[in-house]
Amino acid sequence: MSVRKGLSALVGVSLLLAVLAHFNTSLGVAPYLLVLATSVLFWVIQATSWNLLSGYAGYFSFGQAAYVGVGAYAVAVLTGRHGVSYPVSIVVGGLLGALLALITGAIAFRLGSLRGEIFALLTLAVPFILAAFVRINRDIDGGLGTTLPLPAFPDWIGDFQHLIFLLMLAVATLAVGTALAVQGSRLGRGLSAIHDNEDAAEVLGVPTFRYKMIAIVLSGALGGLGGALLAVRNGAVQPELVFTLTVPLFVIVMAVLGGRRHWAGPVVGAAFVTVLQDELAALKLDQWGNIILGGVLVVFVVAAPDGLFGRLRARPWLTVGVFVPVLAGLVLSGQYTELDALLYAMVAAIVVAVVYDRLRPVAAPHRTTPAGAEPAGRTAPSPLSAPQPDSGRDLVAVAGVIRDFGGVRALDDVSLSVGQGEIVGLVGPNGSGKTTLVNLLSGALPPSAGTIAIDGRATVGLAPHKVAHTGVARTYQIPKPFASMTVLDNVAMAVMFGRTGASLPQARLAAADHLATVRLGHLGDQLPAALNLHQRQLLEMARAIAAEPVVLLLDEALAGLNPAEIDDAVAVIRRIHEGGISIIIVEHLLRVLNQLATRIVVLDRGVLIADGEPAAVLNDPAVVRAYLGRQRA
Ligand SMILES: Nc1ncnc2c1ncn2[C@@H]1O[C@H](COP(=O)(O)OP(=O)(O)OP(=O)(O)O)[C@@H](O)[C@H]1O
Repeated sequence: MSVRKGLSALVGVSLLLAVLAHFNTSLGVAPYLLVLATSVLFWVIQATSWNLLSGYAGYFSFGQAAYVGVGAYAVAVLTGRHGVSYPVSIVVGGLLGALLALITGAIAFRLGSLRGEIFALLTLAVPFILAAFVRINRDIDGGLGTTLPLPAFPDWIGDFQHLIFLLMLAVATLAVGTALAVQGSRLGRGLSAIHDNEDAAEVLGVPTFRYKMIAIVLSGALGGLGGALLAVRNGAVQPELVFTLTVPLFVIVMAVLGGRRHWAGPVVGAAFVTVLQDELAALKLDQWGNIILGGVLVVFVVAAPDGLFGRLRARPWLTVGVFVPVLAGLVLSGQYTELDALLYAMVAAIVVAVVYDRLRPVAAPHRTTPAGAEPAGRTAPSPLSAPQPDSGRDLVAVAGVIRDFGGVRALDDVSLSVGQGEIVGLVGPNGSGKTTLVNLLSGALPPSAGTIAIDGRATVGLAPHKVAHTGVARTYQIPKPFASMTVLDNVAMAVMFGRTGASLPQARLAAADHLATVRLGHLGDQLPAALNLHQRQLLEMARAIAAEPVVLLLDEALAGLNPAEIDDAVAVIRRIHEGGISIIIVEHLLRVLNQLATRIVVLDRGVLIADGEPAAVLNDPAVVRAYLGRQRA
């Protein structure tokens, strides 16, 4: 479904819900269902808000309560103490959530480059700090709680419960619509790449900092709006009710349970958990209710670690075929309330989908091309005659580069140039600075001193994704594929975020050509996990050339391969070179260098000790002493 169709359907469903809610009494729907639906919508907003950064980009946050609290206190203080209107206060709540997210993101992503558990800890600290600030600040709360005046609203809305339902529905629609639109956009693809491997995403051209900032600010704005409506619903705000750990714990459970990689996952999770919790509370089981809730969640998370939505979507007819008859049967029996019937029908559909999936795993992705064949209708680029080295045009110009790591000088006054059509072998003993030089050339690390230019453009100081756009691409010694994307989409990502930029459908077409160049055309529909090491390294190469570089950096791309695979990889590298791309190859195998290199550069303890024709360099006594002697020993 296209984004536009998805958004239209979402708005349609929301309007239908609004109409049903408006006529709930005439339709015989119990009033408590409206109250419960309002709660579900609040959690849909929060789980969806959390998922924009933490689910899509994989940055696990424990700070959702900060947005809820800021939004809630904005409305409470503005309406309760300053007489500001509700609409303005609610918007300010969203804006303050966005501002808080902006500051958190700037600190975490720009100043600290925080990831993983350190990022989670930072986000955990924010609501604690805000709660303490609110308690000691009498203008906001002072520890006594803050009450809100009753909002005025037009008569056609009905009562307060209908008002708050409509407001929650509007913001939930905005939140889910945002998540849906993001998922289908370049931003969504970029966040997904960040989730899978942020370093690889950045060097392929994904502006990771910008994308994370957009995601966190959207998350903050939606979380703040939801918090603002919570204050309106409750009529009062207390620090311990909004800046509470319960908020992040619930949203995490909901999003993980429902599924984090799809916009609908948090919706399914929020609906299921809220209804289940309400049902258990109604049974008055006291602490047993929480134990049962926890147990049920554990069972479902273990049974469907990728999220319930994925399971339900994989078997749509089975899901509907179980849900509808169970719901109808229970309601018609007259022995169950609508809520009981809804919950049991949901559980039945989920259990059947999960059990069915475990008994009959989802079929392997459909192959679009027969194994071993290249994609239909397209042929591998015809081998061109190898471009002749052209010393007149420097594609890489490194001058006086120094790189220090604390007290270690990894590169010491290195100068090097690479012309069009060259394949330069970069060799040296372990720890001589080869990978550091590759990292400097790709922009992953800045030099401590010196200049670097790619195709005539100075790259020092540029973010790695901007360095990629000057025309340099790299592979990693240990391949870093995007695990959640097919082989074809891994390569398409590089086209989308490369120098030319392209829509996903266009990028997929170009990606098929690049896969053909590295002889992986028949594996386009597979996930990277299905590939062996050799194929993964070929995938790295396909992804790198898909960025349309002028120079390709191959960092030990043949490590760990058997002799036959090495020969195959050498043929692929030749093919890439014949396509007009200059290459710098870090390699220990002299056999490979003899076959490929037009020139060899030798590093020893960070110093460039030789640079010239392979035969001359490999017989240079200084090189033999520093490197080859040790190799031959
Ligand atoms: N991130 C880092 N922090 C600290 N020291 C580093 C870092 N990266 C590299 N070094 C140091 O810089 C020196 C050069 O390392 P580098 O990995 O570039 O060498 P190499 O020639 O690629 O080695 P190998 O062949 O083993 O991969 C080594 O002394 C290494 O310990």
